[in-house]
Amino acid sequence: MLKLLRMLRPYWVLVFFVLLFVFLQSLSDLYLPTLLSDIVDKGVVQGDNPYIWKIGGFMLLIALGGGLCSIGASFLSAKSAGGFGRDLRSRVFSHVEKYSLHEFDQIGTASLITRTTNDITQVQQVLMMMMRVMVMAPMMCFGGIIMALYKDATLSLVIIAIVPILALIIFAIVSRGVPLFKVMQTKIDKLNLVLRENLTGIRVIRSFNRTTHEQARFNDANTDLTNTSIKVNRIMASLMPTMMLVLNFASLAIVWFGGLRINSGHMEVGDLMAFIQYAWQIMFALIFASMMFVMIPRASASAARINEVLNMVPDINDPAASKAVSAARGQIAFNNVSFHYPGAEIAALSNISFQANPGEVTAIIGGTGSGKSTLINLIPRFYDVTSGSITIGGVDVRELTQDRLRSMIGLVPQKAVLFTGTISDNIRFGKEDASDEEIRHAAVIAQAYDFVSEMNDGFNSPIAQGGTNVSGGQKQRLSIARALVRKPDIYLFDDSFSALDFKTDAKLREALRGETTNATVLIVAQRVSTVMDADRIIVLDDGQISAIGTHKDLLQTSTVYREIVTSQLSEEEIA
Ligand SMILES: Nc1ncnc2c1ncn2[C@@H]1O[C@H](COP(=O)(O)OP(=O)(O)OP(=O)(O)O)[C@@H](O)[C@H]1O
Repeated sequence: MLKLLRMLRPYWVLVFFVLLFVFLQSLSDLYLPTLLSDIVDKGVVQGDNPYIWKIGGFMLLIALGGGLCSIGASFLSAKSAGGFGRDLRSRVFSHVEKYSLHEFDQIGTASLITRTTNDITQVQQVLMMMMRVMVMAPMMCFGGIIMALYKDATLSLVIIAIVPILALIIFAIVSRGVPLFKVMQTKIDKLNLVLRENLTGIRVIRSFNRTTHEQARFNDANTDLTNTSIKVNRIMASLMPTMMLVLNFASLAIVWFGGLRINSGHMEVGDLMAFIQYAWQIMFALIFASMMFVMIPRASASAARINEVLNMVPDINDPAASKAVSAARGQIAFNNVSFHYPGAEIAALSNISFQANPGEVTAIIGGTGSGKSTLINLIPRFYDVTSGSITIGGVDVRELTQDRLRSMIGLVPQKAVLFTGTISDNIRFGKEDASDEEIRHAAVIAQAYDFVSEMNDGFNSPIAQGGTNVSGGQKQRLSIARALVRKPDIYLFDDSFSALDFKTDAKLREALRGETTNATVLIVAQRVSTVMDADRIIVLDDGQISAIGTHKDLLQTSTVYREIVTSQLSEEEIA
């Protein structure tokens, strides 16, 4: 947690004033009981009205000053803790943006969301409280003890007897409650995970009539969290009444012994009244300090979770400087590449070697799970190869900065992803400064122009969250347009034509041919009709290259390819 607190540095002026205000407020709180005792002993007992008015007015001024300091401290502590929370959230966010897919898999999206929101809020709240309590509690406690000793040293023995009892009670309760706070954070993670899966998978859940099942799953996670939270609150709730009981007993003892001391002439009434107030201030300082003991470990658990995110070093890093790419900028070469997913025993790809040249279309075909998407994901370095190398224009992709590497690539992922905004915003995602004409042109090539222009607002029509207001095929075409507008050296189409009908698929590939004459095109597909015109077809089987060649060659040489072809095309089509 201390590590995170360093982020308070920009707010040191605010923090200084918070501490100063709390200090002044504590002074006023400590001074008031003494004034009260003066009013009683010198004003009320002796019937000196002007004295009562004078000291009473002074007390009001002190109380007002203390109140203003308290407001100032609350305002400034909220401001600095709020700023700290904002800075920390953006730091976590920008760090997570550097993660490779491996780190995302490791922590999990739901947990990353909880850590960026709930965990940071926990730390922020504790910080706000800590700034006040860390000055107030010791001042009130030690100041209260000094004042109590000053008022009546003998009677202070009552306080000395009570404090260890209070400390014991606090320790007993807090040590039972704190571990449960840590458990609560993981249960919040779980609830977020279920909620997220439910909200994103709502269509599937409804269509498979799994609403009741999912509701039960949510209820389980919810009840689990509630039970832990009730348990922890039950433990913590016993703190206050127990403390109050002890406090009231302490007051009783003080009044009893104080009464005896007044009778024997060792103490005055006003001093006893002030003494009781100091005793309460001491005990409340202890209660506040104990609250901190509860909140700090809880916030430390959150801080540890945040630090885990911040300390996670992305697997994929940039070299100090990007190497220059040779003339054949788009040329991709796989040199004996093998790849294991982290933690997986079996290789997803083994000994892959091939070359894809600019101006050519290289297609990759193979059964599901044969490693096609994995192969594509290695090119923009979503993952790094386990052995071998991938070069672009003769340079190992690991020797290029990720920015440089990805600026050469137009990727159309298997699952089309659109963002909230307009259609043109979504296409412009591929090239920020694209003109309207470039956007229109990309849409024409991607076979999206017709359906876009039929929409009410054309290119300014809105795209809903997750692109739910366009069809699967339309989504694919918009994400193809997004890649096209970039005019990259390399196009990676990862099964991007699967949601298109045969006619649109053919028209799109025809239009693409004119657009990508100088680019290297890699097309992953399941359909033979999508790949049969390619200059080179790579047949993947179980993570290995089973054959490479043109459609004609492969029909002769590759049984795997022939099987795929015969399962999809008629005899006449093959001929
Ligand atoms: N993130 C991951 N972690 C671990 N294993 C993975 C991961 N992604 C894929 N795999 C495994 O790697 C293998 C290849 O998967 P890949 O997605 O590349 O296949 P694919 O040929 O693209 O399949 P499809 O045509 O069904 O999309 C599969 O066995 C899969 O289970």
